[in-house]
Amino acid sequence: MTAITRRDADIDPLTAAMAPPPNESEEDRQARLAAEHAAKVRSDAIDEELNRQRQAEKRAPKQVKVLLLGQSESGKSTTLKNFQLMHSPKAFRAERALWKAVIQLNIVRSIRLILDSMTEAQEAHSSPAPSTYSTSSSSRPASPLVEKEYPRLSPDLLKLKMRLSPLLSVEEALTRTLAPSGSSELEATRLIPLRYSSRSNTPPKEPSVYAGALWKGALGRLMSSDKGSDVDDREEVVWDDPKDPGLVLHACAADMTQLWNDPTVRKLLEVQRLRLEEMAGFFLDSLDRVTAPKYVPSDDDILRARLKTLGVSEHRFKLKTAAWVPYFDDVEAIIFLAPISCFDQVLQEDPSVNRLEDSILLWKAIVSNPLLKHTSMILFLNKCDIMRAKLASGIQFSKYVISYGDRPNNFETASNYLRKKFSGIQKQCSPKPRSYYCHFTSVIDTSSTLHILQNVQDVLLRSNLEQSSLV
Ligand SMILES: Nc1nc2c(ncn2[C@@H]2O[C@H](COP(=O)(O)OP(=O)(O)OP(=O)(O)O)[C@@H](O)[C@H]2O)c(=O)[nH]1
Ligand SMILES: [Mg+2]
Repeated sequence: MTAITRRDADIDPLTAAMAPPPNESEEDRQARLAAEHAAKVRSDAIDEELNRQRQAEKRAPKQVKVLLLGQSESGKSTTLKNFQLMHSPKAFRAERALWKAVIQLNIVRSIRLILDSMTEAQEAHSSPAPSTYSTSSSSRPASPLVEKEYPRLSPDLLKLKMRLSPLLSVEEALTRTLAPSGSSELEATRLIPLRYSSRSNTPPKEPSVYAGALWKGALGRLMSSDKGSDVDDREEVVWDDPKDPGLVLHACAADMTQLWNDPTVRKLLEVQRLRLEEMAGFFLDSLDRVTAPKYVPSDDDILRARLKTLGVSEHRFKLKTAAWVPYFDDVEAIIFLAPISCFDQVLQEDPSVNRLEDSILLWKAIVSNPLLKHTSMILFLNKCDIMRAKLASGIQFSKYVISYGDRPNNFETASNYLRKKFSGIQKQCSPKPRSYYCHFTSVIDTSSTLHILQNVQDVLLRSNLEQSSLV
C-alpha cells in the first residue's frame, strides 16, 4: 500500500499531460515533434528579445522623475520651458512661430481688459448718484461702482476705444485657432465673454489648452503649407487666412500704444487696481516690436507668453551626464513652485482665498503626504522679480501677512521670512526627514534659472548616488 502511494506521487501531473499519447503512430509522432520544435524556436526568440531589452535597459540612462507642482500661474509651464531650452534648444526654438499666436492673444487680452475698464467707467458716470443707493435700502451696501472715482473719458479716448473694437474679434479668432472646433480642447478654451464687467464678479475665463502638444499641431497645420511643417528658427508665421491676426494687430499698433500710454487710462487702471504690467503675458511695453510684420518671438518672449495648461503632461529629457548615471535607482523629486509675489492677490476660481495662503496650504498637503515621504522636495519661491517690484512700489507686506508685524518692508526681509515659513512647515509636517532644497527664483530669467536647474540636477544625481551607496 505504501509502495502504491509512492508510485502515484511520482507521476507528475504535468509530465503526464505532456507525454505522447500511448498509441501514437509514427506519422503523428513526426508531426508532434515538428510542432514542439517550432514552439521551442518561438519561445527561444521571445527569451532572446526579453534579454536584449533587459540589457538595453541596463545600458540606457535611468530616468530621474521630477514632478512640477504649484497653484495656477505659479510658473510650472515656464519652468518646463527652461528645461526644454536647456536640453533640447533646437526643438524649443522650432516652436517660436507657434508662440507668436499665443503672444498675440496675450496682447489682445490686455487691451480688452483696458476696454472693459473704460466701459465700466462710462457706465459709472451714467448711473444714478450715490444718494439713490444709500436711501434705497439700509441693508444693501453702497455700490462699489460709485465708491470708485473714475476719471471722465474724453471724446478722443472714446473714439480710440471704438477704433480698437475689431480686436475683440481677433481674440475670438485666435482662441479658436488654439482650440479648433471639434478638438477635445475646445471645451477648455471656451470663448471669453466679449465684455466683462467686474460688477458681475465672474472673471473672464482664461484661454487654456490641455497639456501635451495637440494645440501646437493644430496651429502648425494652419500655417502656410508651402513652407513645409518644419518651422525654421528665424521663420516668420505665414497664415493662410488673409484676415491674419498679425495684420490686424500691426494695423492697430499705434492706437494700442496710444491707449496704453494715455494718462487717463493709467488713472483708470489705478482706480480699478488693475496692474497689467504685473499680470501674466504682459507685452504692452513692447508693442512696436511684437506687432512688427517680421516679428519672431525671442526666448524671453516665449518664457513670458501665457497659456494656461489643463491636465498633466509628461516630458522626457535626456540628461548629458556622466557614464555612471545608469547605475542609479529611480529618484522621485518634486519641484514645488510658490509664487511669493502673490501675497496681495486672491484665487481666480475662489476670490475669498488669498493666493499665498493657498500656496502654503498646498505645500503643507504635499509635504505631509505619506505617499511622498521618500520624495526629495525642491521649493522654488518664484516670481521674486515681481515681489521685489511690489515691495519697492510701497505695497505693504504686513497688510496681507499680519504675522509679519513691523519688520522692514523690503525684499530681503520679506522673502527670508517666507523661506523660514515654508521650510518650517516642511520640517514639521514631513512624515520623516527628507532631502529638501529651497531656491529664490524668477523663472522668466533664463540665465539664473539655468543655473538653478543645473544645481537641482546635480543634487538629484548626488542623492541618488548616496542612496545607491556608491559614494
Ligand atoms: N515676472 C515673472 N513672471 C513669471 C515668473 N514665472 C512665471 N511667470 C509668468 O507667469 C505666467 C504664468 O506662468 P505659467 O508657467 O504659465 O504658470 P503655470 O503654473 O503653468 O499655470 P497653469 O498652467 O495655469 O497651471 C506666465 O506668463 C509666465 O511668463 C517669474 O518668476 N516672474
Ligand atoms: Mg501651465
